[in-house]
Amino acid sequence: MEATIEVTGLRKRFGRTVALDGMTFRVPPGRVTGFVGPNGAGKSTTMRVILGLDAPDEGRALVGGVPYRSLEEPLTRVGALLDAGALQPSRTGRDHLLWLAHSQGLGAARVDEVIGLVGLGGTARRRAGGYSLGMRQRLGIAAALLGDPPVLMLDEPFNGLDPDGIVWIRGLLRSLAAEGRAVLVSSHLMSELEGTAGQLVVAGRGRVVADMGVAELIEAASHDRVTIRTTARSRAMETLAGAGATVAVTGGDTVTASGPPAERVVELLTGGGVPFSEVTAHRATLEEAYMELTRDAVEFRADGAGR
Ligand SMILES: Nc1ncnc2c1ncn2[C@@H]1O[C@H](COP(=O)(O)OP(=O)(O)OP(=O)(O)O)[C@@H](O)[C@H]1O
Repeated sequence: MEATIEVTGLRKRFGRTVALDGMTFRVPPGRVTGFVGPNGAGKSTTMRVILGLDAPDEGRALVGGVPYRSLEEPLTRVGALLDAGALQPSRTGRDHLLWLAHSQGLGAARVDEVIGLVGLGGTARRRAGGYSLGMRQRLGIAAALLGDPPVLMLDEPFNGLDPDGIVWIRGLLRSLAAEGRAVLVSSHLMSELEGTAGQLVVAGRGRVVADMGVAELIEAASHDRVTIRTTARSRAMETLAGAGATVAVTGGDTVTASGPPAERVVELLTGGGVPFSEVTAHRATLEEAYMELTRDAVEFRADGAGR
């Protein structure tokens, strides 16, 4: 099966609430695609539609080129974590997984394998009712991985995880994608996706506001801003401004130049005989890039051009 998710023109209303308003994007294999956006943007509804749990009013969602409902043994095709709270409290984590595994013709050996993979260990033999949110997330991820599916879809998997858990899941997601899977992960917090997502689908009000590579997004937000530490501030400013840079004083011995990239700044300073002890290219964080992107989206909408 082709490892992709494709949603095209999804529309969905709940009474007077428009949950999806033309949601369209593709999740390719081999990278983690972050699905982000503010509360109510339509992320969970989109995932529910992909899994056939909600029917769209219009549009379609395909997994590996076909609707989810037409998949045979779906756990071996798509692994999903939607609501980590949905557990039988009296059942142990392992029994929960065994029950799921048997329904799909999978054995106990695979259950123990995924328990090891998500680091649940002995906890898996305790009743799920006593699990912390972080343990429930791990169990949910184990369930998603049971059938070794080529497509994974996780709704807010970072919720409730401690810092170690967050580092762990980032590594897991990256390695699952590196094996050629399509991995869609929703999150509110950009910082959680930093270093993990290769592609970012930003949702707002039921549609896609931006869909781009993370490297490209960060580069666009970094604006070639370079900080220079120098004992000859005025000369540095003259030299850089003379080459077309926009220069500003940012401290007793630092100036910031926008325009030329760091390598060019070094060339200019060296060429002009200006002493410096440090030249640092500013790299925007994913959070900063996201804020800038969504701010533009809001401004774009405010003048009516985006509607
Ligand atoms: N079953 C439902 N009944 C009524 N309204 C719903 C239902 N499910 C979702 N909605 C509404 O649809 C909109 C989109 O919700 P959705 O949960 O998909 O957004 P989200 O991006 O996942 O948000 P969050 O980040 O808060 O989880 C919201 O206004 C929500 O209140």
